[in-house]
Amino acid sequence: MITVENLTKSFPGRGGEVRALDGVSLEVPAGTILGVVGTSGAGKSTLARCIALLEQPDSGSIRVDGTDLVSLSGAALRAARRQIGVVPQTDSLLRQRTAAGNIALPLEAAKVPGPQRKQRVAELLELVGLSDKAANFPDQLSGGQRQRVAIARALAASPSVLLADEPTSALDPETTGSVLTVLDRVRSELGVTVLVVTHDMAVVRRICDDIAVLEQGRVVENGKVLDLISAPGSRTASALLPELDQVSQQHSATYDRVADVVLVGFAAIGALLPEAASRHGVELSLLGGGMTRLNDTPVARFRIALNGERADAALKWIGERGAVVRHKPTLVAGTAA
Ligand SMILES: Nc1ncnc2c1ncn2[C@@H]1O[C@H](COP(=O)(O)OP(=O)(O)OP(=O)(O)O)[C@@H](O)[C@H]1O
Repeated sequence: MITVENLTKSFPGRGGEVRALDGVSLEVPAGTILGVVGTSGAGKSTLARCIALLEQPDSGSIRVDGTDLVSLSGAALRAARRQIGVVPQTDSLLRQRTAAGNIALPLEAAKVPGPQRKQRVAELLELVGLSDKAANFPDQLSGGQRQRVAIARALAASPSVLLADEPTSALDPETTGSVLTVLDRVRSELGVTVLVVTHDMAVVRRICDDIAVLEQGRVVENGKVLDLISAPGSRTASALLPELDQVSQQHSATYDRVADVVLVGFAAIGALLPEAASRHGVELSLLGGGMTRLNDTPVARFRIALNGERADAALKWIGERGAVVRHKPTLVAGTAA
């Protein structure tokens, strides 16, 4: 579990002080993947660097499994650092060392005996799906494979936390997929808490349980992705759910009721909406939206229109089955928004 409280960090800038982190607080539950997103300069990397103890914050606290990292020094600080694996933003493998040799580096530094080291390197290569590339040098590996070696190296000392800063930014969609699969395994098979800095919402969509949205050094949204998609006005919802905006602008019909519904899990793939219509004897039309998957959970957002006396009862019934139903003003020809 990572708990960040009221973290601030400023840098001297040309036009005065730049407040990179301005009172950041967030929690990353143990064994989850948090996506830290936000526009360029929002403070994402600074946050990751502070948690990785590569940057000293000006104030605030960072606790990993209960230990406050900011107050540590000497041997205690070195021990805490071993709890945090870091996948650097830039390609950081040593060119003259093989994949196995790169992964072994932190184990050599920790003076792990040879046989144990070999065994651990083999396990890590297996975890990242590169057992057959152990003897390859970085130049003989693809970008995605190099990144997976960097992840294995960051995990060598069995940290409880893994930080990855833009781990897929230089990769094409296919190799991105292989790196994300590895991060997912790191969380699910090793129980490691993972913090991924990314500007790519597809990363959040694929693997993140939680999200923190940063803007100008502040957290403007933080929580479980599957909770936030149902929250009104949520940035996470607008970035991850199927679009509704183009819907019904020129829709000429009028309806008794119009509502946006968000369905998570089984409800998204089941026959909930048609069943609501037939049970209540209403006519139900889909005006827009669609289905998607978030971290393997099916999720749908639809704008629906209902005609019939029992339209309200049908919407209530849908809501009682776990859908989030938000009523819209009834559409009138040409005025829908
Ligand atoms: N070492 C530094 N010295 C001076 N200013 C810095 C330093 N590191 C970060 N900053 C400034 O702090 C602010 C936040 O930077 P940071 O790199 O954390 O943002 P980011 O969200 O990771 O951006 P990007 O997506 O572009 O990497 C920016 O204005 C940046 O210029």
